[in-house]
Amino acid sequence: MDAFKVIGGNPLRGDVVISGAKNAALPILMSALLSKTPIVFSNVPKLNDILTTVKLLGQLGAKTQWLSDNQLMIDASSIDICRAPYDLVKTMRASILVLGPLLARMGHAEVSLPGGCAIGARPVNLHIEGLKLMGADITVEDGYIIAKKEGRLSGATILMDMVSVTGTENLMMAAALADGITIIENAAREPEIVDLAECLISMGAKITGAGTNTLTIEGVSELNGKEYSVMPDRIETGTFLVAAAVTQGHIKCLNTDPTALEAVLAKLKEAGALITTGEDWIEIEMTGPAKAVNIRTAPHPAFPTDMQAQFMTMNVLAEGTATVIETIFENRFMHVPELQRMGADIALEGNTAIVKGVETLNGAQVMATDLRASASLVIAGLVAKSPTQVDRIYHIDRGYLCIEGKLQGLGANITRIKAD
Ligand SMILES: CC(=O)N[C@H]1[C@@H](OP(=O)(O)OP(=O)(O)OC[C@H]2O[C@@H](n3ccc(=O)[nH]c3=O)[C@H](O)[C@@H]2O)O[C@H](CO)[C@@H](O)[C@@H]1O
Ligand SMILES: C=C(OP(=O)(O)O)C(=O)O
Repeated sequence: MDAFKVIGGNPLRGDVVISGAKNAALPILMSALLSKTPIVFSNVPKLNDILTTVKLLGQLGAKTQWLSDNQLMIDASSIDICRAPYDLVKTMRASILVLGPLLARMGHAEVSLPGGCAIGARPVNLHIEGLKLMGADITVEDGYIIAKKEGRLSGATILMDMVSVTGTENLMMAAALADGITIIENAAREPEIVDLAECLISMGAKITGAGTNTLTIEGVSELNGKEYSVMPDRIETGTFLVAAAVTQGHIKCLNTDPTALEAVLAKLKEAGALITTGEDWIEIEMTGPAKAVNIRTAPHPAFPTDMQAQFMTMNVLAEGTATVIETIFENRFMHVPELQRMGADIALEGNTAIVKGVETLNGAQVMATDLRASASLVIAGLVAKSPTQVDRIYHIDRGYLCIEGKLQGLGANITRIKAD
């Protein structure tokens, strides 16, 4: 497996172009399964999770073609297979997002249960319960969710027990082709939900309330997409901003959307960063060590769990002591022991990390355990006093488009060590 070698000491400086959002592109590409016409998607980040999605859509009978590096055409007019196999689902949990569209379009879906992963158990009960309320007959057999419905799904009122991003997305896609009105209460409000809703609306869906906790979807009998451009990646943006802050650098993120990052920008300002924003750019300048900032992750618009690990690294080197509370996933502190090996002072108590700032970190050979944990270790490497090797970076390749190239462009000393 590939690894990164990072030699710290260079403050990041310059411009970086932000890619399309992985977590918006995944449901949006799956939504092509609902369309009887081919759709051209742009601003699609060609990273590993997207390549997995393309493979999965191909296995279901959709035709896919890259028109350029970030433009993908999907033609699902004649899909004929309803099974998402374990081999693909196990490499990408978001494969569960084919469940709603396949069931709505074909009346039948078989999707391997994704299983647990590094950051938590991550069950999909809310996806299943919601579809059952819409009239689906769902069983679990031999590790597969088997969902069937004769005729169209029926509109229903669904109160989600917990806020679930992909759960809301799956149900919204299914409801778009259902017979009648579906109301999803306690819906997720993440910007990626709004982007998916806008994509579905461009296909002819009738959806209101995206971005609030109540979604209303009036089902239509057919959807016909044409083109859609994916929103910028707010988590990639946040990751570069934190990397600039930790290295006491000065960078500008281009092709991004500051309105999707309010909680993150507020915390960076609290840490002492000078932030300026325009319609599609964010500039950050940091002229001294960060001040420690308390973090509590929660559903949007609160602080995103996908930025927790990166802020942990910032706090590790900050002036003062910070408390980092993770409320979304039960096991999202896997970066902590690795940061400790580099000299971090972190005490864990359940879902709370107490981080006492230290002046320097030492480089070490560390192991990337999940996507954002990997990013936090790369950031730590950018300031460590000796070289750092981050192993198992396939996680980072799942979710960041050429992170090393973008960091090199900002002056970082990072190289990929290719596996034999
Ligand atoms: C591809 C994608 O968009 N991934 C994001 C999505 O993941 P994902 O959509 O998988 O995360 P959820 O919002 O569903 O999970 C939130 C919490 O609800 C729980 N839960 C969820 C569904 C369910 O049926 N039952 C249940 O108990 C989960 O275990 C977790 O504790 O939102 C997370 C929370 O912002 C982000 O960290 C992920 O990057
Ligand atoms: C946890 C993440 O992704 P996924 O839901 O695909 O595992 C993430 O993007 O940080």
